[in-house]
Amino acid sequence: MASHFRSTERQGSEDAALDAVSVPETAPQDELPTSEEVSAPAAADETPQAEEAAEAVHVVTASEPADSESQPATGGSVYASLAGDDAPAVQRTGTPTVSFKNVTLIYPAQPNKPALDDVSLDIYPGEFVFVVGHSGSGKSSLLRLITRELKASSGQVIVAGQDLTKMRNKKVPYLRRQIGTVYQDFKLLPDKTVYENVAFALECIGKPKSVVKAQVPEVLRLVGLAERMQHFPDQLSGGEQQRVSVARAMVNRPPLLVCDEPTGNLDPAISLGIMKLLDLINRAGTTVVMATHDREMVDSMRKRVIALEAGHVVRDQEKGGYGYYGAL
Ligand SMILES: Nc1ncnc2c1ncn2[C@@H]1O[C@H](COP(=O)(O)OP(=O)(O)OP(=O)(O)O)[C@@H](O)[C@H]1O
Repeated sequence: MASHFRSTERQGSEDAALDAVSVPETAPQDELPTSEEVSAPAAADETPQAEEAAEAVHVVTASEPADSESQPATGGSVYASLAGDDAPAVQRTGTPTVSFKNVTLIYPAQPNKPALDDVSLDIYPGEFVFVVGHSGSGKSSLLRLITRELKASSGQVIVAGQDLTKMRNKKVPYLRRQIGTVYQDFKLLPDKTVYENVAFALECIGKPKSVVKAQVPEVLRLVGLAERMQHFPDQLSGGEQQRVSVARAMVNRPPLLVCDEPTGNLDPAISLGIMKLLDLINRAGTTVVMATHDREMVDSMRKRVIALEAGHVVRDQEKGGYGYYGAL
């Protein structure tokens, strides 16, 4: 396939144990953003061009009202500066990075209420996709199917050209090396320094010391934490801790980054810095799939939005807005 994914067939013997530190070996991306670009979340005061005319709804399957309710409230939004049109358009051709084909997920504890019900979608290399919806609509479940933390009850989940519903468990760690993951609660190891937390991700997959020494400082510079390498997580702010977890997810330059509410614990100004980082990582070629409740962010960014409701995709919209989901 055209993506940067490696085959899971050619793996070493090492076995990465922790999902949160699962990082891939991938083709290098040579245009990662600089720390200067990502470390200073400046206040954004520009208003983006109206983009409604350019919106292209390519799937609307159910009850979500027309997107008129979610027009961008970007004037004054701290995210407005990221909503420019200068990102290269993603060609939705070739092999999708992620493909769901009629996927249903039923948790044993809720046999009569599928968490996801007949979900089909394709995410192509280089896309940035927000996954939105009410609490309980299935966002985390969808992400956990991509990382094979969960296995679909029926249908196919294909990531990197591999059918995860058929993948043997012993191959899962190798899949996860190709997917960076960022969570709301950072999942940092409290007894390790910033440097050690990021290095650990590489050590887990058997990378030689020389690689660790080269790549860890580089990625910490990228996220603007070069000066904090020897700090412990509890000496950092929430935003800085999340930068560490982004660095850890990106240290081996995965082609796919899966983020579950990465800004959920952060205030808007700090979230902007994280969002800026993810946006620049995406512009350097990484596919990003991000579940979020952050209405302002989604409305401002005008990325592709997949909306879930009770396990169904009810909206899949290019340059979409958040939509009405009441109090979440
Ligand atoms: N481990 C589990 N066992 C049983 N049911 C579960 C489990 N995890 C999630 N569910 C159910 O699956 C549905 C989807 O949950 P999921 O966590 O994917 O939603 P979500 O949109 O991510 O919610 P939130 O925004 O609150 O994180 C919900 O009805 C939830 O109760």
